[in-house]
Amino acid sequence: MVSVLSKTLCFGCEVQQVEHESAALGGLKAVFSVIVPPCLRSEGETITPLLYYLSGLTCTDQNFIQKAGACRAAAQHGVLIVAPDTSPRGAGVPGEDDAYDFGTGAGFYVNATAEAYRKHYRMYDYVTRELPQVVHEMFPVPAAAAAAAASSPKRPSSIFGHSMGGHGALVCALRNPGVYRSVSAFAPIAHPSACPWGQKAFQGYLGSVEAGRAEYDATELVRDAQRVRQCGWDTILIDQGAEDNFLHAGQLRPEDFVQAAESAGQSVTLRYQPGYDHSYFFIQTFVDAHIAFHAKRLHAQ
Ligand SMILES: N[C@@H](CCC(=O)N[C@@H](CS)C(=O)NCC(=O)O)C(=O)O
Repeated sequence: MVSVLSKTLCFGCEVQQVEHESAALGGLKAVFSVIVPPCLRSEGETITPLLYYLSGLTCTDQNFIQKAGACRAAAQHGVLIVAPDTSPRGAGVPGEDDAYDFGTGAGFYVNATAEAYRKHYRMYDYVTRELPQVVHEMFPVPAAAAAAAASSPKRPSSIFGHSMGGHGALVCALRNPGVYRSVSAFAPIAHPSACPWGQKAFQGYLGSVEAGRAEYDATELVRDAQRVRQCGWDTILIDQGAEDNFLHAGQLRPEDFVQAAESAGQSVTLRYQPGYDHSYFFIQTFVDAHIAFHAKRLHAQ
């Protein structure tokens, strides 16, 4: 059962905040937001595609909704955008609220295996399994469009994200070839097993950095030539602020990702944006370009 907590109009898009009980997160309430473009409200035979956005450390579903300014492009390109939270809330694990980069607000889009976290901290399953199902039930493909669709009557999907959410987007996409038509990221934590943020998360949620490197590290996943062939993306888009302090602190490591991707034959369009930092001012500046990037691939036949 889904309850709509709020509805607001922006550039013709209906912005809804939604709450539901999440099985993936061990029965806790989960909140996400959606940007519903005008075209979805009058769908005929054309299926409005779906774009997931994953946020970074300390964020809720609201940071992107309130600060990225994505509605104009969502309306223009006819894309339904879904922005989940970044962790379970209220799991009751001792110490989960103590640090900004672990626990609440920092789920890292993994399925935890460590005893204290494994019941609730399952953001990977939440994003890749449960959320798509909830969204599908909220916004079913109209019968006429489903009948006209040559293959699956599902909404074509793509995924993007920022920082920890950029890591999440790359990992969700790379682990599920054929599910996401395209992937892009703003300043992703691109090689988590080789940076302090990722090492802390993998150690805490999975028991070791090694376990994270094997399962949830985009740079390791993209090294696999067979995997990237199955994914079938012409390129992966990454925008990175050149004045991002986390880049200079070695937390992001986009070059490692590019090198690994190139060794597997996967093109990456990595753009350093001079003068930009890690904030939502940077995201707001380039969000239209990312939505256009995905829309082009989502609307292709
Ligand atoms: N609070 C942390 C930084 C956390 C941070 O920069 N979070 C980014 C994602 S990694 C963010 O989007 N913050 C929320 C916002 O800017 O609205 C610090 O002071 O070092």
